[in-house]
Amino acid sequence: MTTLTCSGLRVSIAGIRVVDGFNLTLAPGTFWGLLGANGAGKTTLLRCLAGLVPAERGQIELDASPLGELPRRAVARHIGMLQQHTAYVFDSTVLQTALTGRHPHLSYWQREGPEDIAAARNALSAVDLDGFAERSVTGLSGGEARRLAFAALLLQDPDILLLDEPTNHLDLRHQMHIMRMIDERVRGRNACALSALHDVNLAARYCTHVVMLFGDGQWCCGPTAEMLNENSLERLYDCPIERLDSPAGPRFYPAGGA
Ligand SMILES: Nc1ncnc2c1ncn2[C@@H]1O[C@H](COP(=O)(O)OP(=O)(O)OP(=O)(O)O)[C@@H](O)[C@H]1O
Repeated sequence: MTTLTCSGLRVSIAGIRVVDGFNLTLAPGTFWGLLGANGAGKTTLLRCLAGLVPAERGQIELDASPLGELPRRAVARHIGMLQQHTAYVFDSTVLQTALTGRHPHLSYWQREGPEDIAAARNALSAVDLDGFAERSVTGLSGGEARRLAFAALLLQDPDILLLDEPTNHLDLRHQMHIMRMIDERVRGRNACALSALHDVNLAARYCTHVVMLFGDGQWCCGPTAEMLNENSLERLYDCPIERLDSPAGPRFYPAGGA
């Protein structure tokens, strides 16, 4: 069980302030949704928390250790990141690509063994890619490629998942499937997740907590039930929002007709 903590974080990109004075603890058992309009800085913040983009100010710690002082291999055993875009340009098989998730757990020049290959086949099955193992990644559809990237993340087996729009390219059934898998991992294995999402209702349904980025360095965060309401979402998206109460809880939609 690992905790990622940041305090007093200031992050900017290309002259745009993403967050200032940002404090967040990703504790085991929490599933955070990261919400904000296009260009608000969700990807940049996720990349900063993964140690891929420097912060201007503040600290990021993995347990009690400064993230920047840890070897990348050690970081990769704890933090896994699903990038926003899945583009496979080199011709490799689906199985070999999934196995890249095992790299942080192998020593230099060590090849994947039978256990890794069995785990990879299980991970492919878990994302509904049975029968794809020997296919080339270059011919995958957008949703198949997305599910393959998620399988590689499962194989990496991190306790902190930083997810950039994990449901991109997925049909409704696979959206639910992937969100349930993240939820099960968070609850069942005491992992934690921070996931950029454009579908507020996926956040309402699955996330225990929400971070909102307002695109000018301002942010707020807290339990989902307290954070999601018409006012906060109208401010976030600069768009009128209507709340509908379903048996499963409140859901939010753009108000009005066409
Ligand atoms: N390498 C870069 N060079 C110049 N500008 C950049 C770069 N990376 C990001 N930006 C800009 O920084 C801002 C934040 O980008 P970011 O991708 O973090 O936003 P986002 O919230 O993830 O957006 P989206 O919801 O559209 O994916 C955007 O205005 C983007 O154009």
